[in-house]
Amino acid sequence: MATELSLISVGIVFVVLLLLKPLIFGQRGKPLHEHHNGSTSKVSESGLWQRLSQFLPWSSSPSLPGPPGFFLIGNMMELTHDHLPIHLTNLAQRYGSIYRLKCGNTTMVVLNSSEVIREALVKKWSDFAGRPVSYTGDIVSGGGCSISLGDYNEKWRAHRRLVHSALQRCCQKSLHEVIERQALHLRKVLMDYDGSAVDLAEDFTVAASNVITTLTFGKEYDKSSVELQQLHSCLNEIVALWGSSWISALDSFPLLRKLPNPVFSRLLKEVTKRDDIIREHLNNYKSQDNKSEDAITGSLLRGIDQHQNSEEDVLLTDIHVHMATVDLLIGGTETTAAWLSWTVAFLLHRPEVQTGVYEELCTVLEGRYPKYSDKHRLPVLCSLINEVLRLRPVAPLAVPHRAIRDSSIAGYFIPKGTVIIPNVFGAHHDPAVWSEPYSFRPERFVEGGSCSTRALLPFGGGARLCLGEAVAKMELFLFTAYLLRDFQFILPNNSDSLPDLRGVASVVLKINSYKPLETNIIY
Ligand code: HEM
Repeated sequence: MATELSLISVGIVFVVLLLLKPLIFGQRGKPLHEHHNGSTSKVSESGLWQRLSQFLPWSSSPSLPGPPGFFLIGNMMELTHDHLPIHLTNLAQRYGSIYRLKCGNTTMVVLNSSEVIREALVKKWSDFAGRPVSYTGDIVSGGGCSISLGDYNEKWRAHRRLVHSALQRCCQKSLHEVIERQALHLRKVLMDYDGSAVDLAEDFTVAASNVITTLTFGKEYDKSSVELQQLHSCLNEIVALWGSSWISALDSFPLLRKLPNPVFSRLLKEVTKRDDIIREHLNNYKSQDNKSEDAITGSLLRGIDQHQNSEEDVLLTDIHVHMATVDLLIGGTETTAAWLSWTVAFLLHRPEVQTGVYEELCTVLEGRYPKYSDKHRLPVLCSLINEVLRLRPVAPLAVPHRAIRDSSIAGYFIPKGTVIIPNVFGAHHDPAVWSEPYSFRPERFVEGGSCSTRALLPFGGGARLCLGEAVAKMELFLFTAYLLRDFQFILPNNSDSLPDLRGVASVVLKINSYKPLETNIIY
């Protein structure tokens, strides 16, 4: 605690110095906001008053609304709330579907309705396809070589294309089979619990992770595997540390990087550990005699060879295979696993929904196991999937985007470099679109219900659309169908407390630990 306090005080001194630099030297003003009528108001030459006033509590932009900021730190405190998606959604009630926050020298624009998110991410994708330039992002992404954190440029596009086609090829060949295998394995694990109340989070993580490791290197792990545990503990730690305000402060206040920061040191250690583990996996894959040629890793390595021999200007190397593996593991494990835990928790809250899905499965499948092609014949199951994606989008703030050129959203001028936060959680709770937005009502999506899926954006959109969307959709469908065909989830006898549905929000929105009882349904 003492270290943290001294770090804060020394940090503040540095931040003061940092902010005084532009005050003293001044900068040429830039057009800031476009009014609704499209005219552009120029900020005149920035003087001392202008610079100071943007941090004063009473000042807020006349056009783009937002909460008043504090001297020096701007709106930084808004970003330290324990459940940021809920807090940003509450701010939208006051400031509307688009507002700005300032943090150090960064301006962020928060988008809170599906209409404005679509405008930025889909309609104007080429203006907003960038990722924030980030010191800490560079460290976790191998110098910007990952797909998720790499900035938008020719090399990134070639990298994403390569991984996308490898993933697509692999999905067409074996995804269904790989998920079915993991779903059957999960079934066995649950059977073996034999009626005891258990937190299933870890089993869901192992199932989701095995789908990805089978697709990438043709390998699956047992829950007790030391290798698997090491990999997960390190990936989880990186995601959790990277989401902490101790780390994001380093991006907004560069001078803090000069100070000792134990959280940052831990992040560096975990990144080194992660890279050692992934390197070992890739080397093992390369040295196998009977390696799975269908695996994504093989496809990527071949793709990179072809790329290097082609006439293309951009050069992709082994680091891109390495970081793509990290992307798929991080993107594809905690998200799907968290979604499964949320689903079971919501079903405990409304057991009649579980009965409805079960009856539909019995009628349509007549005892057999489901296929993804049954999707259109199982509307009740699909409505459950959509409602959980709506209420608890597991990537609640997506991944921040960055304006790569001057543009506009909802008529507001957005200067190049602005960080865009798509508040998917907020859009999914928008009372203008969803009736009773906070209630779990899957029936809203069933035919004759009031809602369409158009306003759902759990996977983002545009150039940065979730790369694993197709994998995730098949997993959510098959895992849920297998689970609800064979098990009924109920509260343990001795516990009448339902799982808490608020959750813990970091990069991924997870539910707090709870222990349902799974009763086997014997066919
Ligand atoms: C329920 C499951 C999932 C959800 C809700 C989800 C959601 C998202 C969202 C919201 C984004 C950010 C989009 C943006 O920046 O606008 C994203 C990015 C990404 N996701 Fe997923 N995801 C899921 C599963 C997966 C899976 C299974 C994989 C891998 C197989 C994956 C890989 C990725 C990657 C690589 C990116 C970065 C894309 C880029 O920056 O171009 N995700 N995901």
